[in-house]
Amino acid sequence: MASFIVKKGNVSVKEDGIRSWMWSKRWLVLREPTLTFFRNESTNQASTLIFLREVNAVSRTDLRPYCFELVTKDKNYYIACKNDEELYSWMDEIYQRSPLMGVSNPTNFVHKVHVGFDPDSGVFTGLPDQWSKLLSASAITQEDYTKNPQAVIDVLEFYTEQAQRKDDYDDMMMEQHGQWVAPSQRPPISGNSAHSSGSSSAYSAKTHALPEPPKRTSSINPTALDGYSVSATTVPVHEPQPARSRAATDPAARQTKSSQQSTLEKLMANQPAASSAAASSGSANNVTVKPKPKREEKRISTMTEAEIMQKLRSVVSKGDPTVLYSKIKKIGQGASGSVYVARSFTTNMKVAIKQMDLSNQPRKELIVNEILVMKESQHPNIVNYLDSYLVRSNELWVIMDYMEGGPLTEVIEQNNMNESQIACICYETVKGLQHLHERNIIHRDIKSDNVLLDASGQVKITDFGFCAKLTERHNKRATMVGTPYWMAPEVVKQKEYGAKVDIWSLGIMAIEMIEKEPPYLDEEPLKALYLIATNGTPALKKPEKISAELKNFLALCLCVEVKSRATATELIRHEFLKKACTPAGITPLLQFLKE
Ligand SMILES: Nc1ncnc2c1ncn2[C@@H]1O[C@H](COP(=O)(O)OP(=O)(O)OP(=O)(O)O)[C@@H](O)[C@H]1O
Repeated sequence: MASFIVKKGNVSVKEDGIRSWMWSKRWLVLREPTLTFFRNESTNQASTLIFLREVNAVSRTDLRPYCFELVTKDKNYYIACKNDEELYSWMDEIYQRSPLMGVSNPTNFVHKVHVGFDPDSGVFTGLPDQWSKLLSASAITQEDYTKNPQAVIDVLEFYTEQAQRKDDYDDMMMEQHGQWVAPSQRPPISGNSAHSSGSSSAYSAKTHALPEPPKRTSSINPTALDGYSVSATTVPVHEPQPARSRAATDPAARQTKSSQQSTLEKLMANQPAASSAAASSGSANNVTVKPKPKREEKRISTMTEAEIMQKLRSVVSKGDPTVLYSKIKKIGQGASGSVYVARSFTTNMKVAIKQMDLSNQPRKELIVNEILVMKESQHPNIVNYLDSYLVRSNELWVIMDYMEGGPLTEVIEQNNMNESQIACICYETVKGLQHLHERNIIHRDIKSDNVLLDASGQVKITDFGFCAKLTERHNKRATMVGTPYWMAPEVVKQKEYGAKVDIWSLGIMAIEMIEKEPPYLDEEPLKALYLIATNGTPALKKPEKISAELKNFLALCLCVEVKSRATATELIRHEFLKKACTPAGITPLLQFLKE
C-alpha cells in the first residue's frame, strides 16, 4: 500500500499502511470509527495519532497528560500517543467527559449518491463523506473493494440506513405516527470484477482463518452509528461519536458478548426508514448508486400512541398482579425492562415476570407485538406466555414460564458441548421454529441469547419483539432486523426474505455451540457485514473436529442460495438431529447454576 504524507496543523505525519494498522487494531476501530493511525514522519516513531473531531468540550488541559503531541485546529484535536496502552487508557475517560456524546443526527436529508468504482486503481469515486470515513475506519481493504465493490456499497448502505432507521423511528415516536418504508431490492453493479458468493457446502473446501477470540466487548452500538446518515449533497455532517458498550452504560446488563449486541438492533428494528437503493450505471468502469422508488409497507406503528395503549389494554388481563405473585428476586435486565423470578400465590409455581415502565418505552408497539405473538404461539419450544397486566396504567407486567437455566449463551460460555447436546438444542429450536413458520411468523432474531433453558434441560425460544407475520400479500419482508453476526446474507444485502432467515441464524447459533461465538465476531461491524455478504457459507475454525452429519446440517442451514436452504420441516428429519440427547442430557451443562 502506498504511503503518503499528510499535513495536519503542525504535525507532519506519514500515513503508514492505515488499513493494515486498522486490521491489527480492529477492536479499537470498533470503539471509535474515526480513529486513524499515523507514523510521525520527523521522529519516525511508531506513534498512533488520533483524530478526534469536535470533541471540543474536552479541554486541552484534560488531554495533555495523555499525549505527547497535541495540536488544535478548526476545533479538531490531533493527538499522538506514545503507545497503544496509553491510548487505550485515556480513551474511555475522555469520551465520558464529552457532553457531545450522543450528538443528534442530521434530519430531512436527501439520498443522492453517485458512486463510481474504478477497478484499475481500485478506488471508489464520489463516495459521500460519511461513507469514505466509515470505509477508512473499517477493516475492509482495497482488495475487498476490488473483489466485490457492490458488497462494499451494500454494507455501507445497510449500516447507514440502520442509523437512519433509528433516527426516523425516534422522530416518529415523538410525533406519534408513522409509516414504515422498506428499501428496494437493488440490481447488481455492472462493469467491475464483482463476483457473487458461492452458495453452500463450504466446509470441506474453505479454511478461512478466523481471528483469535475477542478480548473485548464489541458491538454495533447506537452511539457509534449516530452520525452516519448518508447524503452526498446538503447534509450537515456530524462525526460519529465514540461507541459505548451496553455493559459500560448499563451495569445491570448481562456481560455476555452477544447480549451486548442486541440492544441496537432492537432500537433500530422495524422502524420507518428513508429509502435508498443502488442501481447499475451500465458504464464499463463505474458503479452508480441511485435512489430507487420506495416500496411501502404498513405496520403496527401506524397506530397512534393512544391506539397502541388501547390495544394493549385489550390484550392484558384485568386485576392487580401484586396480589397474585410475590417477587423473589431480579434475574435479568433487558432494554425494555427488568425480569424477576416470582412465585404464584395460586399455583405456588415459580414464574418469570418481565416488568416494563411504559412511560419509558419509545417502542410500545414492539411490546404489543411480542405479547400477541407469545399469546398466539403456545408450544413446548416457545417460552410460555402466562398472563399480562397493566399496573397503575403505565407499568406492564408480562408473566411467563420461568427458565431457570437461563440463556443458551451462558451455557455455551461455561461448557464444551458435545454433538448430541448440540443436536438436542438444534432439534428443540427447530421444532419451535417449525411451529412459528407454520403460522407464517418469522422470529428474525434467533441467537443463543434468545434460546432459554429450564432446570430440566427444556429448550424454548424467547424474545418475540422482532417477529414478523407474513400475509398472502406480503409473503416476503425487507426490513433489516436482527443481530448482524447472525443475519442471513439476504438480509444484509437488503433483499426480500422469508422464514428461512431463521434457519440461517440457527446455523450460526450451531456454530456458537461448536466454537463459542458466531463467525466474524472479532471483525469490526462493517467488515463483518461485508464478510457475511461476500463469503457465503462461513467456514469453521476446525472442520475436522465435527462429524459429517453436523457439517451437512450446517451446510443446509447456512446455504446462501435461499431456495436450497432447508426449511424447518426438512431439518427436523435431518440425520444430525437423530443424534440428539434428551433434554435430561442437557442438565449437566447447567451445573454452573448451582455454583
Ligand atoms: N422467562 C424467563 N426465564 C428466565 N430468565 C429470563 C426469562 N426471560 C428473560 N430472562 C432473562 O432476563 C434477561 C433480560 O431478558 P429480556 O427479555 O428483558 O432481555 P432482552 O431481550 O435483552 O431485552 P428486551 O426484550 O427488553 O429488549 C435475559 O438475561 C434473559 O435471559
